Amino acid sequence: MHAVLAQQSVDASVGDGVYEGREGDLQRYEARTTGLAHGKQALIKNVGDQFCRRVAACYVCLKGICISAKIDRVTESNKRAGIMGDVKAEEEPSGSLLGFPSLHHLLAAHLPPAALKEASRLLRGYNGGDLVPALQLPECIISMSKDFKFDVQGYSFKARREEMRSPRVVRTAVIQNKIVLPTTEPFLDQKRAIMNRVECMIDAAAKASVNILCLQEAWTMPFAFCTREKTWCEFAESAEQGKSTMFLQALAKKHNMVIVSPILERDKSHGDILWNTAVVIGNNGHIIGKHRKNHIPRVGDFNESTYYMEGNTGNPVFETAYGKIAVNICYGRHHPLNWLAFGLNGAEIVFNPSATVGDLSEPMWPIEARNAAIANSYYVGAINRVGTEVFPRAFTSGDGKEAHTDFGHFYGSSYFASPDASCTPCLSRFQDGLMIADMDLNLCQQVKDKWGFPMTARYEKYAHLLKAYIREDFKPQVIKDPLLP
Ligand SMILES: NC(=O)NCCC(=O)O
Repeated sequence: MHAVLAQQSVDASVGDGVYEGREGDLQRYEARTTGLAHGKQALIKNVGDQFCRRVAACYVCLKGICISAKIDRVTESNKRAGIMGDVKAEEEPSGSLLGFPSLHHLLAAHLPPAALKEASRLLRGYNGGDLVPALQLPECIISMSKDFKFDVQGYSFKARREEMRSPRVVRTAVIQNKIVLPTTEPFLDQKRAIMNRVECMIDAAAKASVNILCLQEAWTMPFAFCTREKTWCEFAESAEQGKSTMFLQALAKKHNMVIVSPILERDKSHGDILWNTAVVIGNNGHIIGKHRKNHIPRVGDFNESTYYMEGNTGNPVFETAYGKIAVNICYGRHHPLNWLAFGLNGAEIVFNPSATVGDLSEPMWPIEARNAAIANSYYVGAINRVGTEVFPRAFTSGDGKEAHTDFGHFYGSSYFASPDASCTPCLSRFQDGLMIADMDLNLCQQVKDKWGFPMTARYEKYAHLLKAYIREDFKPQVIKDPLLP
């Protein structure tokens, strides 16, 4: 095979030309022709999945000078499906779906065009009559994502142009990440390594001029709550004065970005107790407020109630420079009233920073955030951590499973959902990732006007029911078939 690389310059000085590749050299790909300037980057364009697989990890070497080569990730199949992200990998990375980073990528590669169109219409919905289009991300971000090995995708939710209001477009992002060091390394090193990694992805978000960004649940630490060992409490820190807050305050200020930081909080002024908390940092680096996780899982290995209490901060909405946001932390996504409460308080974007594993919740994942966005007429950013975290000592969770040392696979797959039932594809199931979305917040009101959910909600009826339900003498309203024995 002689693969033909259509050379498209990413930098004017790279020049044009067609570069022919040599078969069989997967690690180093030698361009036969000259013309690439020292240190410049070559873009290998639209050469199809097969070829991209073969050169995915290559370097273009020219006269002994190493030039980083990038694959144009918009393959024909991805382009048809309107999705960004990597093509199928050469081998099947652990955590991949048959080698693909997401179901969307798998379908894009396998379905014929007409079937893919219909599948995408239903799986992703339409925004303004079509799939949410991909954003043109700056070239430097694509190249950062290659260099630092994280998935990056961007999409743009539109709203109808209004006569009385200007569009309110906010660039929003979520980050999903693995832990960097093994859980056996010194805690400080583990935490520092994660912070460095996340800083790099926040820098990429800043290069894309992101306004609001949310990190994953308990992002500074391994998700060690499965173990029930108290040593992991050492990762807890003050929401106001902790290292991670100060670190993000500096970044928020530097990048003029609102940053939501979900951490394990130690409340020094109340007996050192722990909470699962999201700290909301304003774009000037100040703390706007915090929200503590309302619902704590008692399912599978999610032994989180061993560590912290149900939150006591209600369902606050934080009015930021860019819009009204709220945070529904992880397991709270199974509670429709929790979502509702953020909506009643006026949220326009609700983040759902999570940590959950494939065996437990993956079929729920694409539905829950999307449903919340639809039911409450706001945008949702659903974030899940990624990777498999192994702990030094085996644990059981009283569910009949053999003792084991890992939680299972955190399947990433972070995405955005919009009030009009459209959504983005997912980030990778096995790689760190940055998902960016432009969202016109005017869409929230437009969808309320169209569907009238708040208007037709009959809240007073449910308020009566709930009031009765929490009383000791509550009797369920059941009308029995008189013919039943
Ligand atoms: N972190 C957390 O609350 N996980 C619970 C599992 C789930 O909600 O899928």
